[in-house]
Amino acid sequence: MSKVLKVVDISEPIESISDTLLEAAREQGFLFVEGHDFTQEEVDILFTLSKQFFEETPDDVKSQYSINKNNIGYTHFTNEQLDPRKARDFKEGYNFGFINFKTGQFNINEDEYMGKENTDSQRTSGSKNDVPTFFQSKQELISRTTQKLHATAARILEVMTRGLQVEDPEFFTSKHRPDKPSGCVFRMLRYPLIREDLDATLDYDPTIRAGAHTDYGSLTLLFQREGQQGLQLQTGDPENNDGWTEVPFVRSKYEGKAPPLVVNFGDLLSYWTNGVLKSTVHRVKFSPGESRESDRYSIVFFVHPENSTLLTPVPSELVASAGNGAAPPTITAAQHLQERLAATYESRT
Ligand SMILES: O=C(O)CCC(=O)C(=O)O
Ligand SMILES: [Fe+2]
Repeated sequence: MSKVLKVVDISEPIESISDTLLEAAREQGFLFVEGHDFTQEEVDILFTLSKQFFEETPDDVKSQYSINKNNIGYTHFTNEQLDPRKARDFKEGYNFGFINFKTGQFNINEDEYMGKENTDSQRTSGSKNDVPTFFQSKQELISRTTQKLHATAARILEVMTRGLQVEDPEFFTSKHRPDKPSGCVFRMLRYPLIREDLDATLDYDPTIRAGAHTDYGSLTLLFQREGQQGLQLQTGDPENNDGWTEVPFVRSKYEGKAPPLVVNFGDLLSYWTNGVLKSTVHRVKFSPGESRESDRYSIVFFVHPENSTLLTPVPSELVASAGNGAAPPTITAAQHLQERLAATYESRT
């Protein structure tokens, strides 16, 4: 696998970028996406918000919002174990979910999001998905950000559809409509600074910030900060350090814009395309030479199709010729996600 990630500018005409995007998706499963709509200032504000939340919120308050069965809420340092063979991850995060990208509402209560009537005679016990008090005055910023991320993802899907030579340009976007229930999650992550003195007492390896894993959904869009690299792709033998390639930090070519998004393809798209699109194993680790002066923060948007999407064959010659002729599985996007989540979290409230 080539170790150099491609940069695709999604503001350019689709016919001039779709082959490059497909090549990146097939070969690396990762690429940089330039030409998005985010300014540096906007992304700085998001990172400041994330830092304030993690630093200023007491642990007992964070735990009141612990991650729930809808994959919404706060995850503690060692709650998540992405690579079951290795130590638990050394990080904390907050997931926003149950988002309506049309209205901008997020953490919508379960009954409303799933479209259930909540009359007295039919009362259900759906989760409320409360927004932590800290974020309540920031709802507009969070809404706008998730809406822009979803629109960016739709553009990437459109380019990908063209690259796959699917005749219907809306084949994928029509299964990612903004106002339908899906597993999309907007996540803030903090990986604390490693303190060698403290770490000796820990019973897990703090240099593993996120264990080796693949993402579950269709696409993942990620903002990282300059000087806070550490995301690595598996490009060879995972037991050997040379088998991992670090995602570098690159600046935008556009004045005032945020850096290109790091984009990767998830298990669901790989499965759906008979493996034509690659869902590449990645991890987050301290690497030699990295600044140990500050925590590492990242902001991630996990894109999923609508829950009810049936993963039936993609009408593409490229996909058909990659298959083994077996009958298409009839699971939905929601089932696919639940199976993966069950394996990742040991206990959730
Ligand atoms: O923080 C990062 O750079 C990557 C996080 C990640 O891979 C994940 O949460 O799935
Ligand atoms: Fe990931």
